[in-house]
Amino acid sequence: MKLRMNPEAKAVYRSIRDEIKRRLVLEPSAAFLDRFEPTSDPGEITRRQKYLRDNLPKVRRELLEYIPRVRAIKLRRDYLHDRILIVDESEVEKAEKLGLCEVSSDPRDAEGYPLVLSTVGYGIDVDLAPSQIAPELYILPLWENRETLTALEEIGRLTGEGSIAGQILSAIGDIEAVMEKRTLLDGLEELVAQKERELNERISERLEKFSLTLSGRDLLSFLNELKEGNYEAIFRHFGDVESEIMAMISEAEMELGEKLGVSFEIFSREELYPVRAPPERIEILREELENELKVELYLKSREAVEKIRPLLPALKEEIDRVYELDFLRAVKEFTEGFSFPEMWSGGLAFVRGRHISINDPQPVSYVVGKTPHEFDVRGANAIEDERIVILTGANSGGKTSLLELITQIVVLTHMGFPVPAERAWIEPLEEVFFFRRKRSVYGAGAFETALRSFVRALKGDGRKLILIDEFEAITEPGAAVKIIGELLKVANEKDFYVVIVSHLGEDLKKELPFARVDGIEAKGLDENLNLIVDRQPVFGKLGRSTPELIVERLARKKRGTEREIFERVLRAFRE
Ligand SMILES: Nc1ncnc2c1ncn2[C@@H]1O[C@H](COP(=O)(O)OP(=O)(O)OP(=O)(O)O)[C@@H](O)[C@H]1O
Repeated sequence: MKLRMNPEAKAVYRSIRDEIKRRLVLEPSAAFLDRFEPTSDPGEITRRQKYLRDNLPKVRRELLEYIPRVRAIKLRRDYLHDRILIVDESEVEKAEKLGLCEVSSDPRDAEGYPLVLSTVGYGIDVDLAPSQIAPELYILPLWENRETLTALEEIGRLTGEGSIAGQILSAIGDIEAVMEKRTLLDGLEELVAQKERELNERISERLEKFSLTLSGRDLLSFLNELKEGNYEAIFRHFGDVESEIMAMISEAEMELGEKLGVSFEIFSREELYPVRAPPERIEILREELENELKVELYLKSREAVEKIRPLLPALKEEIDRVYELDFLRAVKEFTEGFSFPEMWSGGLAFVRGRHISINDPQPVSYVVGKTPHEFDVRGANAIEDERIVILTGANSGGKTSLLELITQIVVLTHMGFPVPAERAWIEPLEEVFFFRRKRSVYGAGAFETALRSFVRALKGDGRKLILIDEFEAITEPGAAVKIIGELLKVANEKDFYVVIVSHLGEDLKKELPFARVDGIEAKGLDENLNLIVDRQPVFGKLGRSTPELIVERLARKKRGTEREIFERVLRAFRE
């Protein structure tokens, strides 16, 4: 059973929801908010309260560091073009249905595929299972989401609930070497070009040294040998340099090969300086390496997937739990300093309630209907468990804000949440109405609309709370007393709870002996004649209006005839 709310009460609910939503860091966590729509079922409220009481203490502030790092891990479905699956004629259809790669019953079709898998012994042996045919589709998304897994591990540690993410991480750790090679392969051209530059620099240094050593004594013996036609010695001289260069090239190739895990000749030997790596050789190398890596990645993934597959359901649960923790953390932050209301019957009451959108508000205590024993608030002895309350008082005294606060506390209670008050006792209700003052609309239209919704609120039975902000603002005071008076009698007969803001407190009180009139009063005026307001209504006492306070202040300040006149005006107020 949902708590029924009129549009303005709903708006209060929505703004509370938004406040919590704003604090969520992961989008899917918002789904949890939907489970906390205001309910009129007392049992459900109690269940939610218990859930929050049990779980809110578990969310620690440190979680905020890890929750944002969690992402949903989606295992992809993909068609892999690098492999072919050779199966028996009878299995072709079933294998094709998997939609993972090319399927054939003819081994000759395997030509040109780096990966040949087979259920009938023509390649790497596999069963007709996605985890064997395309294990990379499981492993790569996990590899790409290592950060999520690390975060899950931390979260499991912080909550004490543990995590299987560590096991997954160590299983996918086996593909690290392959993935590193893949990265290297992406930068293969640059890698080779750099080696080429280094190599040519070394060779040119060597050649310079050679030309230097040639000048001097070497040059003389060189010329001698030339004169004697001793060409062999000359070639030996050059040959030494040539084989040195050859050694340098091989060394560079070895270094490259070590990085890439293969041995190959990539620099041309035809022309020794400058040394070059022909693009077609780089291309061949790339293709070879790619194919090797594909096989290696496949084999490693296949090993890892065996260990990981049984852990996947738990992984999903863990991620869902993080959304829940995100939700709980947001609720905890929003309800910092709040307390759980007690389920009550016969009324609503709270001690030191704090309006959630006023900055550093003055706490206000209030009661409508039956007063709990523990409600020991100053002036509470004037309360006689009235269900109908007329709230009066100074302009800008905080009357509207109090109606909002009541709505906030009531809505939060029905959501199962803690409320912004030190203590609260709330009867689970079926319906909440909040009628705001319509400031700028005048005329019969507005009056008719307001009257109609007021009467609609009174229709039917059930546990209802009706909050009305200054109904008389849209009609004449005389008529307002009659209308409001009669409608409040109806509300009283039906045992509804009503708080109505009105400046007609005195007249209404005469009409409605069962109602209580509370007043928000100014404590005085500050140096600028601004009111210093005590936001806490005085129970059972009409609130003085602002003009009266100003007259009083002037009467006290002035002297002589002026003062006499002010005092006379003031007396008129008091009669
Ligand atoms: N408990 C409170 N603590 C601090 N400031 C408050 C509190 N309640 C209300 N205020 C502030 O006082 C101002 C007037 O409040 P509000 O509009 O509720 O008064 P009002 O009595 O309904 O005024 P009006 O007579 O004009 O309708 C607002 O700026 C509001 O933020």
